[in-house]
Amino acid sequence: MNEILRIEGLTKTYEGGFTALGGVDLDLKEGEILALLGPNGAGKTTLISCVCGIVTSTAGTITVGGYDAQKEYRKARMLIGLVPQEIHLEPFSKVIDTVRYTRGLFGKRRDDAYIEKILRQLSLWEKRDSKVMQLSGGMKRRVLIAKALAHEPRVLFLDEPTAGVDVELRKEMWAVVETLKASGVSIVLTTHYIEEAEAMADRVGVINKGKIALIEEKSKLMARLGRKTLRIELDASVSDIPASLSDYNLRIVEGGEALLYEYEAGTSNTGITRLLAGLRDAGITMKDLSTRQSSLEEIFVQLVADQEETAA
Ligand SMILES: Nc1ncnc2c1ncn2[C@@H]1O[C@H](COP(=O)(O)OP(=O)(O)OP(=O)(O)O)[C@@H](O)[C@H]1O
Repeated sequence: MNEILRIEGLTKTYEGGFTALGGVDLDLKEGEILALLGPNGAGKTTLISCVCGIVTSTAGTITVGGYDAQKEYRKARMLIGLVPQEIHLEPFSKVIDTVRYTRGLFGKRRDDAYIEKILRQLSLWEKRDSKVMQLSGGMKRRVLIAKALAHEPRVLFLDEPTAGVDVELRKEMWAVVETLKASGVSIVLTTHYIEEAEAMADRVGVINKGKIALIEEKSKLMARLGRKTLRIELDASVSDIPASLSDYNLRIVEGGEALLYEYEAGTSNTGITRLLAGLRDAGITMKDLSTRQSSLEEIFVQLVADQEETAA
């Protein structure tokens, strides 16, 4: 897969001396969704602003579709769509006009068929003649996306697309992003919400204190760092764990009718075979077994904590 975006050694020190980005390397492959996950103040917005030319970087290079974002700013910027965090829209404009207008700003000739396509894609076509002020919050967010797509960019940046919106709207936004991906746009989205990264991303980058702590395919990340829990449903309930099984840190749950065993996923030695043999030897028989993968949330919390520890 080709890279549509490449960032190397990106550093931003704001006036006053605060370094918000300390040498970030990142790439985005054509057609993928990358979620940048990070706590408040990690540098996510600064990163997006550097790529879009809103903030001047202190050092490093950014290439979009092969164009240098500084030296060939206009060509690079043409390939980028930005959906900002805040909703800034002209309340009295009609939906279709505001989207057409943005296309014009990029110097693209009018293309009604294209505008219709994106408005349909974003379920806004029926609302095309409504004034922006008449729309719901979710629709306004979709208008922002339509505006960001108006000039046919190849990379879309979504800066916290669901910050402060309710669960239903968040799911609606996830569905929109899926549709966009299917249409071939590459997407970088920033989020605080781990479940958002989990639901949408192909790759997940964790940014903390201006540095990429980790970037990896979501499935690999979960397999590599994730822990799994084995749930053992018992034939007859137990009240104690036999001493012979004390090494496994088993937890008794559901009033003694089930046991939980946590193990490292992706390792060759999970201890499960030995544990099951040990249970049999202790005379404990089981009804059923199931496993559960720990969430990205647990992984993320662990990662940030590890980084704090290394820094201390
Ligand atoms: N113009 C500025 N001048 C000085 N410091 C700034 C400026 N803009 C941002 N910062 C600082 O840079 C750091 C990174 O900010 P940034 O907005 O990139 O973080 P973020 O990861 O997007 O956070 P959030 O999730 O809260 O939006 C913060 O400590 C912020 O205070």
